[in-house]
Amino acid sequence: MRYILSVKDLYMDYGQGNVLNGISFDVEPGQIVGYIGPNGAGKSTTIKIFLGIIPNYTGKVEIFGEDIRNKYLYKKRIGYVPEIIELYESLTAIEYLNFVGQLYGLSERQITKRAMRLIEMFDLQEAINSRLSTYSKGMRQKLAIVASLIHNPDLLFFDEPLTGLDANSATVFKELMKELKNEGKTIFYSSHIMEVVERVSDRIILLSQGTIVADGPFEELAQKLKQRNLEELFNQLTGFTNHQDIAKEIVSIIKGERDE
Ligand SMILES: Nc1ncnc2c1ncn2[C@@H]1O[C@H](COP(=O)(O)OP(=O)(O)OP(=O)(O)O)[C@@H](O)[C@H]1O
Repeated sequence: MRYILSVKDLYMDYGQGNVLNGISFDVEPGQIVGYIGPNGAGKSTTIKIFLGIIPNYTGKVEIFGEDIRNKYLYKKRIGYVPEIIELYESLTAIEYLNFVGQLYGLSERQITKRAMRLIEMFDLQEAINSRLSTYSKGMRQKLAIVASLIHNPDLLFFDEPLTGLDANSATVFKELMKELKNEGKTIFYSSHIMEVVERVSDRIILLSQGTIVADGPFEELAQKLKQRNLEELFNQLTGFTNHQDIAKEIVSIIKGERDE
């Protein structure tokens, strides 16, 4: 198997026109791919198709060398941190991880050992028996990260994984991505935090209005487009140049200069 993830002519329409307009790319094992694009570009939709949550797409997606349509087993080898985390509010953290671990086919002993240690690593040990309804945003995020990793997956999909994490935890998470990559894991990472994407990704895929407008290592894209950082590159490729005018206009509105 040359590619761990292979996407060919992927289209998605929720009923109001194409959200994905025929995207194609292949990912080799052991890469960190930064998947970026403006709000509404179609990033989460793409990831949900990969996870088998959205079935009514057209095109072909292969994961671990197999077409994912109507397949389930591949899901045991992937981990996912969603953009919006919905946990089972009435469960405690340990109950939740037991539930997730069982879905992945781990033994009770494996789950308990891994869950306890992972929870400590993310400094959640004091809340291990608290119901998830009492968890803060950052605590939920940490638990979602633990749940995505507990079964030692080969392919990880992270959709805004740093949301709500404090600076220390974010640093741990960035290091963790490097370690996972060293272990040969593949990471498909969607985020709006350009500095982090630029730093951690081996390759950037930029999606705009459901179409891939750039695909390659950051250095290569930056050289080609004569930009110094990913934020500028993003602005250029998405045709966004009026940020100063917008900021000035906002200030002008709140000062009442547009009240008339
Ligand atoms: N369940 C749905 N039903 C109808 N339209 C949807 C649904 N989910 C997403 N969309 C639409 O599809 C488009 C792409 O949404 P998507 O969430 O994939 O974008 P995104 O790139 O992840 O955006 P963001 O950066 O804001 O998270 C948007 O126009 C959105 O309104």
